[in-house]
Amino acid sequence: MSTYSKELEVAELAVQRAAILTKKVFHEKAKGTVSKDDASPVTIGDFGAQALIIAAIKKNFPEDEVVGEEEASTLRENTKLRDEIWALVKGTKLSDDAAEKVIGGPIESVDDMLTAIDAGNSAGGSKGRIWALDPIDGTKGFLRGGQYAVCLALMVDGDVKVGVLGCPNLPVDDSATLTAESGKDQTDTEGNGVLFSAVLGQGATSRPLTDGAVANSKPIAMKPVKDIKEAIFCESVEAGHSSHGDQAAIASKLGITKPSVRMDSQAKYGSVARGAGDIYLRLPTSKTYQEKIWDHAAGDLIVREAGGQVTDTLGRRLDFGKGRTLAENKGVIAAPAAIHDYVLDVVKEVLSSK
Ligand SMILES: Nc1ncnc2c1ncn2[C@@H]1O[C@H](COP(=O)(O)OS(=O)(=O)O)[C@@H](OP(=O)(O)O)[C@H]1O
Ligand SMILES: [Mg+2]
Ligand SMILES: [Mg+2]
Ligand SMILES: [Mg+2]
Repeated sequence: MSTYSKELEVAELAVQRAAILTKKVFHEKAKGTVSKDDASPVTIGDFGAQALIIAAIKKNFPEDEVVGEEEASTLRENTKLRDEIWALVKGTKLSDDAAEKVIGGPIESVDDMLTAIDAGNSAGGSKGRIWALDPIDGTKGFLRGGQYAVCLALMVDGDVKVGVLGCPNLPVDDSATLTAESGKDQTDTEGNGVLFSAVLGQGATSRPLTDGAVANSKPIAMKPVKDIKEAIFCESVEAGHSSHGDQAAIASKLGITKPSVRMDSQAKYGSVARGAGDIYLRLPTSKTYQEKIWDHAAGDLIVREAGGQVTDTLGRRLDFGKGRTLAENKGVIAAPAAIHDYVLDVVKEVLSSK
């Protein structure tokens, strides 16, 4: 068995199961949306997916810690919301019994569900085995019917070893090039639903995000960029999450003529990793915001294993060992290794001229 094969299997199946739940929630009239302290939305889908994934991790690797985005305190007070999530969680399993067994089968009680959600409270750090989990990345995209991703990564001593991204609204077809439409409403479009995975040193793959146990994984690779003027670059939908102005200035300096592709979530990392796009730029909008490790860990590894390079705006590798946030990094630049240095130079030029 190759290194981390068990972790990869569990992570893939756990993400697949969670995606069944999030897709169900999308079709519910009431998505149980509540506002968090930072005014960002969280839905019954985020809570339910976090519970299912942490339960699967804890069944298989009880000693591992998890840095998860959500926590259950709201649900201990809001029992109506809690019961809605429990009904969903209870009713979600993989249709393949053997696969469901691999991830430990159902959660047994409401209390176990809350315990699982709260087990995402690790402080992170550079020692030991710690999973980074974003049960729904791009919650706003999810609510809109656009792109979102179920994101899970395993770090060992601060280094990402396994990364999995479930993208229910991206095309299965790796050769489908991104267009301005890619970020728009895609829910349940025929042929959509892809699972990206990578293990450090073993390459990156994609496969259909089906409910089945084993689907064929195919290697993915970034596309060589022959002429940077033709490159496709992607960025966040929300202007508050990355600086559209700085990104436009960088694109223009690179000679890029195509409009940016805006989409939510780590679907951006998956898309550039398989060559559907070329460059992902995430320039900070504020001096104080620290990126969260769960927003980047899986995508960072998948892009690097597909032949890309990922750094911050100062050219430093993303450091996942600093706690729950990327405390030592500012912004993100993901690009094919061959052009990354050039893109970085232009980013520095544009930022220093401000
Ligand atoms: N100010 C600021 N700067 C940078 N990033 C921020 C900021 N505020 C929030 N977030 C995080 O952005 C996550 C979603 O990122 P996206 O790239 O999908 O952005 S966008 O909403 O689609 O534009 C989003 O993840 P989710 O909460 O999982 O959706 C947040 O963790
Ligand atoms: Mg959130
Ligand atoms: Mg997120
Ligand atoms: Mg999230």
